[in-house]
Amino acid sequence: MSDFINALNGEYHSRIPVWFMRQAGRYMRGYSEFRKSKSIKELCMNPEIIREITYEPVRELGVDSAIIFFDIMLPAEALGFRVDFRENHGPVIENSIASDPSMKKLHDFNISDFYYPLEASIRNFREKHSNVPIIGFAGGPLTIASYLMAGSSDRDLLFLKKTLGSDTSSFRRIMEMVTEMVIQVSKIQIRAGSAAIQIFDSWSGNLSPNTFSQFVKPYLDEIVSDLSGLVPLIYFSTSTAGLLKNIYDLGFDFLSLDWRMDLREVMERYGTKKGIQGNLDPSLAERFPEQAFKEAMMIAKDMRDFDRYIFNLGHGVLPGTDVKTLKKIVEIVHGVER
Ligand SMILES: Cc1c2[nH]c(c1CCC(=O)O)Cc1[nH]c(c(CCC(=O)O)c1C)Cc1[nH]c(c(CCC(=O)O)c1C)Cc1[nH]c(c(C)c1CCC(=O)O)C2
Repeated sequence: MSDFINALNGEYHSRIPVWFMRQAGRYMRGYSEFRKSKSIKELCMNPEIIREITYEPVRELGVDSAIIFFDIMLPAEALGFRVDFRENHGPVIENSIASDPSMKKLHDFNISDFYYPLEASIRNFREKHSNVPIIGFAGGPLTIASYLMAGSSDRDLLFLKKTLGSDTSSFRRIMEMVTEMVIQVSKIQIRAGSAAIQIFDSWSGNLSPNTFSQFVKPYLDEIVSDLSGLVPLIYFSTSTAGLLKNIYDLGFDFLSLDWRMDLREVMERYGTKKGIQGNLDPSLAERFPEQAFKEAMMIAKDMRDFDRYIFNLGHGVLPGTDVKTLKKIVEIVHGVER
């Protein structure tokens, strides 16, 4: 059994497993070649290209798991939103709530409107790389909703916070639609053989504990109650040191934490009933490799006696990161005696 699978199951394994969020894409040569002639959406329509992009970091870096190349925003097209990606800008939603508050053209997630070959792509990957675990993923309802409401990146959640207060029923309607979409898209990936599902709730840390409990937790609870027990569930968030009690109380099997926390301290304070993933600062890997190597060694040594631990970054790989840096980080982490 693979070190990654054993860690997910809390079973002994000889090396600390490692993979990187956003490992597929941008800084990788093969991915960049594909992007010279195809958009992200075109790439996400081709199972063979998806397989190549997904496998490239596994081959080049020696990581212990793949993550399917897809994007958290694409399923929102099956809610009636028009999603596109602007070069070096990220997702753009033409008929966002900000531009069309009526929500008249929106509807519940309809699987027949979800035309990306996500299930076929995961099955294709598993047929060709049966020894490599693959992670499926979806966005957190809050993070996805922040884009659908504002129309593009809204990391301070200003438009979302305004809607939350001034039009609570619309906020709840969007969160309900997105939550059902997240559950359905996760089930597609589980059916295809994903070893785990990671929920990327990147921007939830911009909320107060009260707002998180009242307006985000109920939807995450619904996802957990629907998916729990099918495969291990990982909850990723950033800037959530102040929300740690709230996210620990969610029913996820693993928490993926950012670099602003000491993982050993988290474990000692909250116990070992949940797995931990993280948490090297991605800007060190991108700009200061020597510091990244030292920090990676410290994190890995701190956590090596904990079976339910997976090494990762504290957020996704940044575009300017050198492949050689990540390859060395994998070697460092794999070299730590357990
Ligand atoms: C917020 C978010 C998005 N997408 C995602 C998140 C959560 C993780 C995080 O916070 O970084 C998740 C995601 N998006 C993508 C993956 C595939 C797997 C991987 O990259 O390892 C994953 C796991 C493809 C993609 N999705 C996108 C790219 C960039 C591709 C390109 O511009 O060529 C990739 C590889 C475009 C995208 N998609 C999104 C943004 C903000 C952007 C542009 C800025 C950025 O790249 O971070 C929305």
